[in-house]
Amino acid sequence: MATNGKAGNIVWHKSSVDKVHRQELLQQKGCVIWITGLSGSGKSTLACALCHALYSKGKLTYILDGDNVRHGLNRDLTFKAEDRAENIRRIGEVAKLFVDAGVICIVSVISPYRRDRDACRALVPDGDFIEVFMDVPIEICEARDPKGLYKLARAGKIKGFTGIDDPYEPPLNCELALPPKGNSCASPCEMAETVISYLEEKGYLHA
Ligand SMILES: Nc1ncnc2c1ncn2[C@@H]1O[C@H](COP(=O)(O)OS(=O)(=O)O)[C@@H](OP(=O)(O)O)[C@H]1O
Ligand SMILES: Nc1ncnc2c1ncn2[C@@H]1O[C@H](COP(=O)(O)OP(=O)(O)O)[C@@H](O)[C@H]1O
Repeated sequence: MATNGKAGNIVWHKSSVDKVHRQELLQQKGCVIWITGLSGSGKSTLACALCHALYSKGKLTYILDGDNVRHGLNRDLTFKAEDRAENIRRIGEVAKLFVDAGVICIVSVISPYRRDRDACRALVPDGDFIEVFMDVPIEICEARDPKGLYKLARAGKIKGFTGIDDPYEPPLNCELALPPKGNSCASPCEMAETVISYLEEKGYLHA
C-alpha cells in the first residue's frame, strides 16, 4: 500500500483513457510554457498572444496567470517568501495536471526563486517544461508601470516588491530568453511566434 504526502493508505487509481489517448484526440502534446520575469516585463501579454496564436492553429491552451490564480486557488497567500514558494508549488501541480490532460499550459507568474521554478520543472516529464525568461531590465518595467506598483514600492507603500526590495533570480538554463533589442522589445506577436517555432521544432503541435 503506497503512502503519499501526509496521508497514508493512498493508492493511485488508473483510468483506461490516458494521456496518449487525450493527446491523440487533441492532436498536440501536453507541456508547460513557464513565463517568468519581473512585474511589467510582459508575461501576461505574451501569455495572451501565445494563447491567441495557438487557438488560431486549433491548439488547446490554458493560461495560469499569477494575478488571476491569486483571485481564487491562491487567495490565501501573501508575497512573503514562503507564500510565494507555495504559490508556485500549487501552480506547478496544477500545470502538471494540464500536461497530463494533453493541454499546452501557459503559466505567467513572476516566480522569482530559481529553486521553486526548478521544483516545478521536476514535476513533469523531461522536455515538457519550457521556461521562457522575459529578460527585460527593471528600468523598462518600471517605466511601463501599468498598475502603478513600482511607484508605490519606491514610495515605501508596498514592502517586499520584486526587483525593488525583494529578489528576482534569473534562470540559468532556460529554454528561451526574450531580451529587448536596444531600447525596444519585440512585439508580443513576434515573441509568440518565437515560442511557437520552438514548440513546432520539438513536436508539441502534433500528437
Ligand atoms: N510585493 C509584490 N511583489 C511582486 N508583485 C506583486 C507584489 N504585490 C502585488 N504584486 C502583484 O502581484 C502579481 C504577481 O503575482 P505572482 O503570483 O506572479 O507573484 S509570485 O510568483 O508569487 O512572486 C504582480 O503581477 P504582474 O505585474 O503581472 O507580474 C503584481 O501586480
Ligand atoms: N512586447 C512588448 N512591447 C512593449 N510593451 C509591452 C510588451 N509586452 C507588454 N507590454 C506592456 O508592458 C506592460 C506590462 O505588461 P504585462 O503583460 O502586464 O506584464 P507582466 O504580466 O509581466 O506584469 C503593459 O502595459 C503592456 O502593454
